[in-house]
Amino acid sequence: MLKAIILIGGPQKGTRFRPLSFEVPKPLFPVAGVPMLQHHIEACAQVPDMKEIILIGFYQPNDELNRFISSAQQELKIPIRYLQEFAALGTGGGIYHFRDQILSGGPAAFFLMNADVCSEFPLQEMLRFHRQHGENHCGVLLGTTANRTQSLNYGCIVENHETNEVLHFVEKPSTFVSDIINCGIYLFTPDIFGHIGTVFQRNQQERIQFTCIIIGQEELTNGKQMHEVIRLEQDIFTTLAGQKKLFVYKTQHFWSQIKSAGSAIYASRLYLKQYHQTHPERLATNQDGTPKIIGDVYIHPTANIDPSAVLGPNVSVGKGVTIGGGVRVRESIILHGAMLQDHCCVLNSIVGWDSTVGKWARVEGTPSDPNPNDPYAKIDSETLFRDGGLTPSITILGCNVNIPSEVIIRNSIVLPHKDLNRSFQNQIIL
Ligand SMILES: Nc1nc2c(ncn2[C@@H]2O[C@H](COP(=O)(O)OP(=O)(O)O[C@H]3O[C@H](CO)[C@@H](O)[C@H](O)[C@@H]3O)[C@@H](O)[C@H]2O)c(=O)[nH]1
Repeated sequence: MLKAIILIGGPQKGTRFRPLSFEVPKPLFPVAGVPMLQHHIEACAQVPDMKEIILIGFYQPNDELNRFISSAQQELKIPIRYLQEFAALGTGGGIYHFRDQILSGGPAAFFLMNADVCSEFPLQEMLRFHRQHGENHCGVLLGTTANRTQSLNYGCIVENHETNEVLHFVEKPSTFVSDIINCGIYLFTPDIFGHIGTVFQRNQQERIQFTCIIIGQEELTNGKQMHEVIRLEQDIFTTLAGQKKLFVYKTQHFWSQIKSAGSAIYASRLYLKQYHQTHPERLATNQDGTPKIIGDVYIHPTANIDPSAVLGPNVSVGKGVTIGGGVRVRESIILHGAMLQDHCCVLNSIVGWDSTVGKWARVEGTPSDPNPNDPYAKIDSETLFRDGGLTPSITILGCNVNIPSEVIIRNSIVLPHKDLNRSFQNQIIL
């Protein structure tokens, strides 16, 4: 029997996703028309003998999360639970804290996934690879190739080319280590908890010494949390590398992080392309009396779109969106309840929930796609500011923003509930 765990983080995470993460927890942000997490869950539900999916995070349980869990359970017919950490315990601390629940029922192995990645999730291939490598190891890491410069932003893996054993693991090194990077998708046997337990015990010992030095209630509380934090990458993988305990399965298929709003548009494009194989029913088609569709487009069935609008490629239109006559939308995500009035143009942008773009207005951003001429390029984790200015990036309208008619909003981030009265470019509008 198998289980899957998804690390969904919490409210302090996802800061590069603001202002969109103000409205919805980042793992529920729609990518290619469905919440980011649903892609993970659909892949898990395809694996034979998968008994349960557990989400671990430090969000307070909330209505949106509960609604998502109950609808995904019903749709995919698989039990899904949310377990809340009392604080951010790190990528290894959370699973160790809930190890009894993960191991209940005796799974032979479990998948662990970061929520903020998009992938084809080759879980069944990982399982086959794990079985081919015998009983004695405790984990398979999914790896992919990055170019030398970009590899520094990820966990880097040095492998034995013949056996695929992980010989070294360095998290975000400062100089080049390897072009194989960690995708944040793993398959572990229950033995992994023995190794996390050793780190946990060591940290507890250090805590006892620490509390002998610092006496005071506040420090003790912080100290307690600090000593329960375990980072899978730095604390566990680095130690287990070179001990025949970890192997790397390299995928040739798509994979990307989803850290910023720009990367959500890129991830949408990758998932929309995948829908041709997995969910063709989610892709809009050209028919009489419907808008013109170019390339891959998702339209929620409740959206109301004028037949003279032109959408695509890479457009996702959410629930209850209204799109008027002559509107052009390309490389964008239009979130639920938004209204695009006649003849407006939206390019490389995210239009927030219930926002309005006025007639003949233009909302435009600059894409931050990986270099198409470099087969190993990954999306850059853009810094918000460069040389004292806002880095040109996709335009984001927060929820309930009002863009008047006939203005241009370019490369800007507009915070929620703003009523703009003129054109803006390269600005964060607070
Ligand atoms: N439950 C929980 N989740 C957490 C915590 N800390 C992080 N996470 C979740 O774990 C994932 C990774 O979090 P980060 O700490 O932001 O790491 P990263 O910079 O994305 O790097 C990780 O992912 C890369 C691939 O995307 C890897 O290359 C790298 O080695 C590392 O695993 C995210 O989904 C995040 O929500 C925590 O304390 N608790």
